Amino acid sequence: MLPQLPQALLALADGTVFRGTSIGAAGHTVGEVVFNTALTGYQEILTDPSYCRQIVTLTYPHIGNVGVNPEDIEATKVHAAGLIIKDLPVLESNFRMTQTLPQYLREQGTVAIAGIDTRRLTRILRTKGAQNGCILALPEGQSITEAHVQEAIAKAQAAPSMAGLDLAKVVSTDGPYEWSETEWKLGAGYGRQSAPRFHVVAYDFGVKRNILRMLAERGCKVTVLPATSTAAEALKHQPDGIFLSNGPGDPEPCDYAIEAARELIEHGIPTFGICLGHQIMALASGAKTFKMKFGHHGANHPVKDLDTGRVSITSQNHGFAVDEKSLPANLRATHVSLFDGTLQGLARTDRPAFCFQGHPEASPGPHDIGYLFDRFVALMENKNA
Ligand SMILES: NC(=O)CC[C@H](N)C(=O)O
Repeated sequence: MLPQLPQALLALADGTVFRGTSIGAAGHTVGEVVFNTALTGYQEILTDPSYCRQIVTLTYPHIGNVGVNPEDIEATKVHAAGLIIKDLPVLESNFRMTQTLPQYLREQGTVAIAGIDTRRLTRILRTKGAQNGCILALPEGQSITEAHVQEAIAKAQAAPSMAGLDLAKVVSTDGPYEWSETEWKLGAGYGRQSAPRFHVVAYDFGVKRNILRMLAERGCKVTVLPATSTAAEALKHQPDGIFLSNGPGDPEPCDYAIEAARELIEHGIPTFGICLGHQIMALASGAKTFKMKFGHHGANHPVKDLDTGRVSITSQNHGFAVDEKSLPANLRATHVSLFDGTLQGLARTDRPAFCFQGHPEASPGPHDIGYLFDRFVALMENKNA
């Protein structure tokens, strides 16, 4: 007989309730409920710091079939506030697996629900927009009561809105550190960068490890700094380039980061921003950002490079975007989303600085747009020429 899983429920702020089973820690969690359409990479998604305070529902129906391993993580812990899936397979198998998904979720204290109609949930989020929710996961043997339902709805309604939240500070590193690990290769695992050609200072607003690996892979020694580091602190390291990382929350309240980015870009040092870093570079250049209806979260988003006409299938995870109408004269659009026409890439016309809204480190996701990392290296090469 199959084991009976404890009961759980998901309540949305609009009062919609889904009943399912608990596959993670017992207890409750609140956050903005978003849907991600990636077919693979649930471990990378769970550990992406950009998901801090967001509950992720995966639209792919079978999640957990390859278990979990200690390598496919993008940060030291799970950052997503919770997980919602349809089916948890009864048997998992992979040669790299060391744990099952439920074991990992329980160890990480992550509240998660399975067995709900994720298509219905996704349609609600698409129609009404992302909204706050609460997962209530009961301990074994307890049954959901009307009081539980009302408690979960009240908790969802009381959760703070994502707009206006500065979360980069919350997930950033406490102190500087050096990064030299290169990309994972089948049979060899991760490597080490031992003969760097460039020194990059990376602002950690919630950086994903594969970004740092892709920089190291391309010959960069990377010094990672806390989100609140000033431009002067960054320049003390005499970097060849500045990297502005992805991260959670609303970019607008990150005034300290916007100020540092403004000074560094003005200074003329090659700068590359990803996702939150893209939004911060745009704000530092005088553009504006806005909150999207349900954002972009997936690994199948077509993006057009306006300079070459080339279309890349990209990985995405963002709920805010740069307003195209707000671009100042020295900031030009380089990429657009072919799903909804929103801005995906920008470049300064007067400084060696550019940025991308999606996740070119593709962890998880297709590697089509990895060429942006080569573009950053080329900028640093030109500067040293
Ligand atoms: N992945 C990211 O860096 C996300 C940026 C920002 N938190 C957003 O939701 O738009």
